[in-house]
Amino acid sequence: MEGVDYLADERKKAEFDVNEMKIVWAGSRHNFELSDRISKLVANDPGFSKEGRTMLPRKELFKNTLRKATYAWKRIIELRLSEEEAAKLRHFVDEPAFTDLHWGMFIPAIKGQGTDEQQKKWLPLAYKMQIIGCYAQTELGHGSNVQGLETTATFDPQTDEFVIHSPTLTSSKWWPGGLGKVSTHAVVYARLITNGKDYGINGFIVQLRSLEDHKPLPGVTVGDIGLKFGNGAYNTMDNGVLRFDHVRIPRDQMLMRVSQVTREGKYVQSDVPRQLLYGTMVYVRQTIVSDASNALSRAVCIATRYSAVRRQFGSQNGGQEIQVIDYKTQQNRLFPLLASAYAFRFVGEWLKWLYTDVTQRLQANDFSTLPEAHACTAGLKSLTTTATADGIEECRKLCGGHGYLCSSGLPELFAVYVPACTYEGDNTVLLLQVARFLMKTVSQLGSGKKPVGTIAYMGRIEHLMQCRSDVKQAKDWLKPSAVVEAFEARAARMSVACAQNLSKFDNPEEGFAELAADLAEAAVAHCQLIVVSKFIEKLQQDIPGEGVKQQLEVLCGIYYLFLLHKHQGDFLGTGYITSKQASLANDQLRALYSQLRPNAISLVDAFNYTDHFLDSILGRYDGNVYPKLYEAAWKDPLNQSDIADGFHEYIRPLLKQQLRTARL
Ligand SMILES: CCCCCCCCCC/C=C\CCCCCCCC(=O)SCCNC(=O)CCNC(=O)[C@H](O)C(C)(C)COP(=O)(O)OP(=O)(O)OC[C@H]1O[C@@H](n2cnc3c(N)ncnc32)[C@H](O)[C@@H]1OP(=O)(O)O
Ligand SMILES: Cc1cc2nc3c(=O)[nH]c(=O)nc-3n(C[C@H](O)[C@H](O)[C@H](O)COP(=O)(O)OP(=O)(O)OC[C@H]3O[C@@H](n4cnc5c(N)ncnc54)[C@H](O)[C@@H]3O)c2cc1C
Repeated sequence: MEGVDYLADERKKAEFDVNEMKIVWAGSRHNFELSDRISKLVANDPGFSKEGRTMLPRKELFKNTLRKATYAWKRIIELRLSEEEAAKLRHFVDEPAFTDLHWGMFIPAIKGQGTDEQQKKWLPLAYKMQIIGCYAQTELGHGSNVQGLETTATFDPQTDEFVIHSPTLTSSKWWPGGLGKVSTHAVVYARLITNGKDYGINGFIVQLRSLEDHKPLPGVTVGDIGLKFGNGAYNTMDNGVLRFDHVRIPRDQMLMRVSQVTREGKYVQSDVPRQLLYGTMVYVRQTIVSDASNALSRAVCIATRYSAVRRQFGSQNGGQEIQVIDYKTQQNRLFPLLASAYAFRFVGEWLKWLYTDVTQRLQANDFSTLPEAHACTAGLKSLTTTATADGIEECRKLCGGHGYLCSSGLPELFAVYVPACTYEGDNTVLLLQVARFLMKTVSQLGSGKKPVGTIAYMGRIEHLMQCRSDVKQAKDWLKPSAVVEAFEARAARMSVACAQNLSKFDNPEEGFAELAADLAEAAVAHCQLIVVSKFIEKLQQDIPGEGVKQQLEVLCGIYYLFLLHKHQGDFLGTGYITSKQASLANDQLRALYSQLRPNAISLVDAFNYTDHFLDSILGRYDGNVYPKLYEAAWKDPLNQSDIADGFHEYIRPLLKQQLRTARL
C-alpha cells in the first residue's frame, strides 16, 4: 500500500500474527493464496472498475453488468482459469448478475435432478455458456408454498411431449434472476399431469428464447419485473416474469432422476425420496450460509476501520478527541458483529462439509441424513442471513452520518444483501421447517431411535431438563463445557416446552399454527447452539500462528456471551441460570471487549479485502477518510455545474417572486 497509513498505530497494537489469521479466515493456505491472487487480479483490471456504478440509470446499469459479466467470462477463458478460480473471479467482480443463477442454480438443478443422459446432453452446453439458464420456480401467487405452484406440464402421448402452460395470472413465474432479459433456457417447476392425474411438482428444461435472435419463442411471454429496493444494488439483476401459452417440449426435457414418465405416459417414482426435488435449494442455502460471513465481514471491516479513524468528544488539554471505537457502547454494538463474522465463517465451513457428506451418501442411496441436512441448511440460512442483514444496517449506523453516503459502501451492501432473508426460502418459513424437525425429534425420544449429529444433545434430555449452571465467577463463563451445556439446556427446554404445549391440541397442525412464534424461537435457540458448538470445536483444532488461537478464543467468548446476554430471558426463563450468573456473563463480556480492542483493526485486516472489493471510503485500508470523502462529493453529477438544471425553471421564479413581495 502506498502513501500514509493513518491506521499504522492501530496495526502496531496487534497481539497476534495477522498473516496466519488470514489463512484461518480463508480456510486453508490454498484458499488464501487463491483469493489473494484473484482479488488482486480483479482490483487491478480497469474492466472491473466500480466507478460511478450507483449513479447509473437502470438501463445503463444493466448494460454495464452485461459488459462486466461477459468480460469476466472472456478473462476466465483467456487465463484458462479452473472452475474454482472462475468462481472466485465472479465473487470479487462483486456485481449480482445472471451468471450467479446460471452457475449457482441452473447447472446444479440439472446435476442434481437430471439423469446421466440428461446431464451429458445439457451440461456441456451450459458449461460453455452456449445456453444460459435460470431457475424458474417462484410464481406471482406462490413462493414459499412450493406445492401450491400452478404452472402445468401435461403429457401428450400423441406427440411424446409435455405442454407447459400458465393457466392463471398468479401462475406467472415471477422473480427468477437472469430470466427477465438474458436466459435462453430455464429449469421450470410445474405440476406434472399425465393420464389426467396430477403428480405434483417436477422440474423441466424449457427453452425460452431463440438462440438466433434472442426473441422469445412462440407461446413464451417474458420480461423484467421492474425496479427493486436501493439505487444500483440488486438492479443489476434481471429478475423476470414468464408466462407459457401451451408451449411444447420433448418428454426427455423433464428432469427424470426423481421420477419418470414413460413413452406411454406412465408415471414412475424412483426409490429416491421426492424431497430430492428440493435438492438445489439445499445446495444454495448452504452456499448462502458460507456467503453470510463474506457480507458481514465487509460491513464490519468498514465500521471497524472508520471507528478507529473517527474521533468525537473528550479532548483533554487541546489533545486529540477520543476514537469512537473506544466507547464501550460502540464496542458492544461492533465487536459482537466482528465475532459473528468469524462464527459464521466456521459454521459455513462445517456446513459445507455436512453437505458434501450428505451428497456422497445420497449417491450411495443412503438418505438417512437428508432430514438433518435440510434442517441445518434451512435453519442456518435463516439465522445467518437475518443476523447479517441486521448487522450490515448496524454497521451503517455505527458510521454515523457518513454511513448513509453511498460512498461508504454500506447502503449498497445492505440493499444487495437484504433479500437474502427472503430468497431461497423466507427466513420465518425456514425456521418453522427446523421446528418441525425438532418436534419430530422430541416426539421420538424414548422410542429407541437415538438422536445423532446436531440433535445428539436431545439424547441427554433427562439431564438437560434438570441441570443447573455451576458458574460462580465471571471467568467460569470461559469454560467451553459450561457454555455448551447452557446453550443445550436452553434449546432442549424450549423444544420440550413447545412439544408439551402442542400435545394439548387435538389437531397437531392447528397446534403448530397456534404456537408458531414459540416454535420459531425454539428453532433459533437450536441453530445458535450449532453455531456456538462449531466455533468451540474449531478451537479444539491445532491452530498455528502466534496469538491466533487466543484471539479466536476472545471472539468465540464474545459471540456466545453476547447471545447469552441478548437472550437472557430464555436462559433465565428456562431456569438454567440465575440472574447473578447472567450478570457474571455480562462482566466477562465487557472484559473480552477490552481484550479485543487493541486487535480490532488487525482482525479485520485478516479478511484481506482489497479496497476495490470493499468499495468504501470509510473502510479504506489506509484510513485516509476525510480527503477522499471530500474529493468524492465533487464527483457527483449535481456538482458538474454551479447552477443546477431546473434552477432557472423553478427556483429563480420563486426567488424573484419573493424579491417582489419583499419590495412591497
Ligand atoms: C444462486 C447462487 C447462490 C450463490 C449464493 C451466494 C450469494 C452471493 C451473493 C448474492 C448475489 C446473488 C445471488 C442471488 C441468488 C438468489 C437465488 C435465489 C433463488 C431462489 O429464491 S429459488 C426459490 C427458492 N424457494 C424456496 O426456497 C421456497 C421455500 N419453500 C420450501 O422450500 C418448501 O415449500 C417448504 C417450506 C420446505 C415446504 O415444503 P412442503 O410443503 O413440500 O413440505 P412439508 O413442510 O410438507 O415437508 C414435507 C417433508 O419434506 C421435508 N423437506 C422439505 N424441504 C426439504 C428439502 N429442501 N430437503 C429435504 N427435505 C425437505 C420436510 O422436512 C418434510 O419432512 P417430513 O415429512 O417431516 O419428514
Ligand atoms: C432478490 C430475489 C431473488 C429471487 N430469485 C429467485 C429465483 O432465481 N428463482 C425463483 O424461483 N425465485 C426467486 N425468488 C423468489 C423467492 O424465492 C421467494 O420470494 C421466497 O421463497 C419467499 O416466498 P414469497 O415471496 O412467496 O413469500 P411469502 O411466502 O408470500 O411471504 C410473505 C410473508 O408471509 C410469511 N409466511 C408465509 N408462509 C408462512 C407460513 N407457513 N407460516 C408463517 N408465515 C408464513 C412469511 O414469513 C412472510 O413474512 C427471489 C426473490 C428475491 C427477493
